[in-house]
Amino acid sequence: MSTHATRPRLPRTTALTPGRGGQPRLLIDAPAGSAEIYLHGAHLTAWTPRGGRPVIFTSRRAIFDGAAPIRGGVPLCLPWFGAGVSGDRRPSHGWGRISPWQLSSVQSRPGGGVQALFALERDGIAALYSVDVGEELGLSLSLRRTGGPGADEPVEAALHTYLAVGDVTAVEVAGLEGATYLDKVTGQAGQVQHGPLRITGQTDRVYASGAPVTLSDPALGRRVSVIGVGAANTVVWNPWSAGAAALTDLDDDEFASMLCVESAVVGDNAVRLAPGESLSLGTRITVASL
Ligand SMILES: O=P(O)(O)OC[C@H]1O[C@@H](O)[C@H](O)[C@@H](O)[C@@H]1O
Repeated sequence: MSTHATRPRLPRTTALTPGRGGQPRLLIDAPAGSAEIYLHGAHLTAWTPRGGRPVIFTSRRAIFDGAAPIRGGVPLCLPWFGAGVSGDRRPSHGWGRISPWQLSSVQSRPGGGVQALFALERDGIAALYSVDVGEELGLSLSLRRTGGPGADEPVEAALHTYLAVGDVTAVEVAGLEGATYLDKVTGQAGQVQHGPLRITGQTDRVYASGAPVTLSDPALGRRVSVIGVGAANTVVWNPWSAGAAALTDLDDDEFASMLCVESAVVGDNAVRLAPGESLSLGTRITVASL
């Protein structure tokens, strides 16, 4: 894929260069924070706020071949999640994370940050994705139905954020108390979250809540908040050791240093979009000392 034909003007704090596997990626090294975003999937694989430590986890075994989804970072699940509402859609988590996106614009922002805009149109859906890199990370996705086939299919989306943690077993996740969830490990729906969530085994839950979630991580001495915007759901996922062993692009020990907290609109909250209608979903990630 040519990156030069569509290349926008870049601020001096950014560069569009070949990354791992020779794949084109935008590097941002701005006063307020640094980041790396691959055009394959418009996939953010790293974000570090100024003076801080990396907040986003990407697997050391992640595949960068411009075809497979990248393990870690923020995969964009769209326009369906998993196998979709019907349960038979492929590829898993939709085509957003495995499509080449166009880099539309890159701009410096007041406060020392950078905003990058990505676009993709496919199967009657025009997707726009904004990544705001600074002391906070802002991700904002809009999916507009342009017509075409598939107009009856309900649309889902998730910002499948892999957070880097010091030790997942020591992490406490607050903000989901009282929310109902589908437990995808046991298949049980209508479960209720009592108290903060602790990760003690394979975890795969779709919460009927988009309330802000705060993850306290004593091993890294920090608190990371995931603040959904327009998110009716929050998905929490950790494959644990057995799940990690089954994934060729995740090292066996890496489950302990990640936790996915995903702002999402999925399942019962999927939306049917008439031509011209949009679904908007965002997330803001902030970091504070414990
Ligand atoms: O391996 P994938 O396709 O990236 O998916 C990882 C996980 O993503 C989560 O969001 C899903 O809830 C899980 O069921 C799934 O296993």
